[in-house]
Amino acid sequence: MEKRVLIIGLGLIGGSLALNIKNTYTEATLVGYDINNQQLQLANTLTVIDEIAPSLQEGAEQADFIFIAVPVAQAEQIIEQLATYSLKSDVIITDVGSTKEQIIKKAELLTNKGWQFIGGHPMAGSHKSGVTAARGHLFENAMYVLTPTETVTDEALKQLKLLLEGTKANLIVLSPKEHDKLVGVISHFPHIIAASLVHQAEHYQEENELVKQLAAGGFRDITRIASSSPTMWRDILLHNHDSLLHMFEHWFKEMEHVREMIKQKDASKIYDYFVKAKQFRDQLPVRAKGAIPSFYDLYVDVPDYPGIISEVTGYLAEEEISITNIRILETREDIYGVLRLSLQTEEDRKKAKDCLENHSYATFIAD
Ligand SMILES: NC(=O)c1ccc[n+]([C@@H]2O[C@H](COP(=O)([O-])OP(=O)(O)OC[C@H]3O[C@@H](n4cnc5c(N)ncnc54)[C@H](O)[C@@H]3O)[C@@H](O)[C@H]2O)c1
Ligand SMILES: O=C(O)C(=O)C[C@]1(C(=O)O)C=C[C@@H](O)C=C1
Repeated sequence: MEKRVLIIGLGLIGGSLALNIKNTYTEATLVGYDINNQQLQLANTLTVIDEIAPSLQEGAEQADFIFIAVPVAQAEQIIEQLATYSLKSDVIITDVGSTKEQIIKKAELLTNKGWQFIGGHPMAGSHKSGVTAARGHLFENAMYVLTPTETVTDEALKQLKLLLEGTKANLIVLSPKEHDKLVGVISHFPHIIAASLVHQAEHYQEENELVKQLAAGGFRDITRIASSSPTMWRDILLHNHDSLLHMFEHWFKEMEHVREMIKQKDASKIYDYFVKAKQFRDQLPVRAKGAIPSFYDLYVDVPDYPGIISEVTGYLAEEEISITNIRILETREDIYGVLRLSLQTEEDRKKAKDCLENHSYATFIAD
C-alpha cells in the first residue's frame, strides 16, 4: 500500500534518510519540506524526494510517516506546530535529533493527542551539511537509536523499523536519558574538545603564523568535526547541558592528572596513560561504517599537475580495481601531494599498490 513519508528538513540527514527509504520501501512517496527553498528545490532536482509539500500543514496532514530532520531547537518548534494540525489518526512521527530527553518531553504535545511519536537518532553523519552531502549508504552498519516511551505501540515500532530497513543500520532501543548520557560521552563532549583545540591553535597563531602551515594530519584528524554546522552543535549543547556539565568535572580532573604526570616527569605513568588509551581505542569496532569509518587505505605520492587523478584512477581501472573513495591530503601543498585511495578489501589494496608501483608511483600504507 502506498505510504506518504514527509521529511521535514532536507539536509545531510533528512536527505540521506530519503535516499535510504527509497532503497527498500518502494511503495513510499517521499514528500519534502524545508524552510530553505533552495535546499528543497535541490532535493527535488536531485530526486532525493518525489514531491515538495505545498506547506508544512498540508504535507503533515496527508502523511503516514513524518521525519523531523532539523536542528534540535527547531525540532521542538516543529513539534509545537504539528500539534496544532489534524494529522492522520495512525500517523507515526519520529525525529533524528542528536539529543533525546528534551525532544521526547516536547513530543508529549503529540502523544497527548493520541499520535505515535518515536524518538530516533542515527549514529552516523559528517561535518558536512545540506542535501548535496546526503548519501544513500550513510547509515549502513551504523547504530540507529530509537527511544520509544510507554505510549508507543508495538505495531508502530514495527512499522517504523520496517521503514528504516533500507538504512541497513543496527537499530537499538535506549531510554532518552541513557541516550543523552552515552552520546554526550562519545559525541557531544568530544565535539567541544575539538572546537577548543581549534581555538587554542588560533590563539597561538596570533603569536606565530606558522601554526596554520604546521597543522598536519594529527591536528586535522582530531579537529575535523569542528567544521560541522555551528547551529546544529549550539542546539545540541543547550539540550544536553546537564550531562555535559557533569562531564566537565571529569575532564578537568583528567587534565589535572595529565598535567601532574608531566610536571613530575613521570615517564612510566605517561607511557601507561598512552598504552591504556591505545588499548581501548584499538578495541572500537573499526570495520563497521558509521562507528569509525575504516577502509583499506593506500597513500600515493603524486606530483601536483593537472590530470594526475585521472591518470592514477585510469591505471587502476585498466586492472579493474575499484576504489570506494579518493581524497587529496593537503599536508604538503608546496611540491608533492598525497592521494588517499580507499579500497574495499585488503586484496584490492595489494593489487592497487602493485599496479601503481609498476607505474613508478611511491605508495605507502599507514595502518
Ligand atoms: N550531521 C550529523 O552528523 C548528524 C548525525 C545524526 C543526527 N543529526 C541530527 O540531524 C538533524 C539534522 O542535521 P543535519 O546534519 O541534517 O543538518 P543540515 O543543516 O544538513 O540540515 C538541516 C535542514 O533543516 C532545515 N531546517 C531548519 N529549520 C527548519 C524548519 N523550522 N523547518 C523546516 N526545515 C528546517 C534546514 O534548512 C536544513 O536544510 C539535527 O537535529 C542533528 O542533530 C546530525
Ligand atoms: O562523523 C561526524 O562528522 C559526526 O560528527 C557524526 C556524529 C558523531 O559525533 O559521531 C555527530 C553527531 C550525530 O548526532 C551523530 C554522529
